[in-house]
Amino acid sequence: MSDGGSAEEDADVLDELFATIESRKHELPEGSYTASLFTHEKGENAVLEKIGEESTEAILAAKDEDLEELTYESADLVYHLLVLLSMKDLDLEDLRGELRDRF
Ligand SMILES: N=c1c2ncn([C@@H]3O[C@H](COP(=O)(O)OP(=O)(O)OP(=O)(O)O)[C@@H](O)[C@H]3O)c2ncn1[C@@H]1O[C@H](COP(=O)(O)O)[C@@H](O)[C@H]1O
Repeated sequence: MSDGGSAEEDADVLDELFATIESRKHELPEGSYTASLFTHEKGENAVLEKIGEESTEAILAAKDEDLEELTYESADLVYHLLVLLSMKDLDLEDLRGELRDRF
């Protein structure tokens, strides 16, 4: 179904996204949605609420067999989950390590 980049580019996109999130966390640029999550501009628990919302939206898309919507909501979910990891000073290596340990 994927019509994206190469497998190598797809692996890198998570690293690139996480590096962007970390940079927003440290630099807090004006107009950045990511920065607004770190400054709690949208409320103390905004990122947690978003994870809940996006999970529900992904579930509904799956129930409707709407694969395009499922992919879109999953991307929203992964992005917000990575923001949460960064907020808690965890990173992709922690996530990869946990997944690797399960093999
Ligand atoms: N991947 C994402 C990403 N996925 C989702 N979102 C934002 O998450 C929000 C999703 O919320 P909703 O779907 O409920 O949409 P909404 O109603 O507009 O949201 P609210 O304004 O109500 O919070 C939207 O504002 C999206 O723009 C993201 N915002 C940023 N990124 C990545 O982060 C990078 C940096 O973004 P900035 O921090 O905005 O510069 C971008 O280049 C992207 O790569």
